[in-house]
Amino acid sequence: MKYYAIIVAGGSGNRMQTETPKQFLLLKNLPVLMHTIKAFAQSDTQPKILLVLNKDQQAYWARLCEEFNFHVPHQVIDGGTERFHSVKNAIHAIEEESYVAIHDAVRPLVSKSLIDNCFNEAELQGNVIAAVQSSDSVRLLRDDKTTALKRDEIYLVQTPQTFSISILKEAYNQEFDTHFTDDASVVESIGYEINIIEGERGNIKITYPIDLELAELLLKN
Ligand SMILES: Nc1ccn([C@@H]2O[C@H](COP(=O)(O)OP(=O)(O)OP(=O)(O)O)[C@@H](O)[C@H]2O)c(=O)n1
Ligand SMILES: C[C@](O)(CO)[C@H](O)COP(=O)(O)O
Repeated sequence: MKYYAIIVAGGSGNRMQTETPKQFLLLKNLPVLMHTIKAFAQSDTQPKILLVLNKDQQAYWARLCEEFNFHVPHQVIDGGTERFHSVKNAIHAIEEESYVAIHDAVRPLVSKSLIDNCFNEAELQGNVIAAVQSSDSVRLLRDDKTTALKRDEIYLVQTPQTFSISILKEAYNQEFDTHFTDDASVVESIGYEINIIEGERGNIKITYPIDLELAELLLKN
């Protein structure tokens, strides 16, 4: 079987509010994105790596690779307007029967074992996504009123999100919908049931400045 990792790094990081997009910021002296790519390169599965980057940032990335002597093999794919379009561009580049893990570039702390478990489970079940249960109480806002939800029924979804390429091609053939906040929501919308695997509390998404500080603390030397 063939394996691919689509690492989506085509965003502009508005919530982070830094001039340099967050995927290129330094985390323990190495750009965030390089930590993420290394995690996949060190996994037992050894997927082919497709890196999705905004066209305007590809020359900058090439310079960073030289500066940091970064030689992990990867293919660069053009980013799209939304995360959905970035993923879709990468899916088009895959032509063989395979399992594909889609992962946010800005989740650099993902472990090798989570990556391998996701590939193994997807091969058994067709798809699997990493998620953790909420440790906070949660409330639903509707019509200006909030109501408590059953916490045990709430999962916080992470990446990797791993699927057979045939499911992905079918799902990403549809039009973009604003409810598509991840790959599981795209696949689910065409009728597939989504399987969950236990994620990692340390597999945080760098979204706000405090997340980068947390990642510095969590990253092992
Ligand atoms: N058009 C886009 C938008 C997002 N992403 C990627 O999807 C991941 C998750 O998105 P998010 O954290 O929202 O990143 P940004 O869109 O960059 O951040 P913001 O929403 O704050 O602007 C990131 O690795 C981001 O680079 C992408 O590849 N293409
Ligand atoms: C894919 C994701 O990381 C799963 O939690 C999340 O939905 C991405 O959301 P964002 O708003 O694009 O950061």
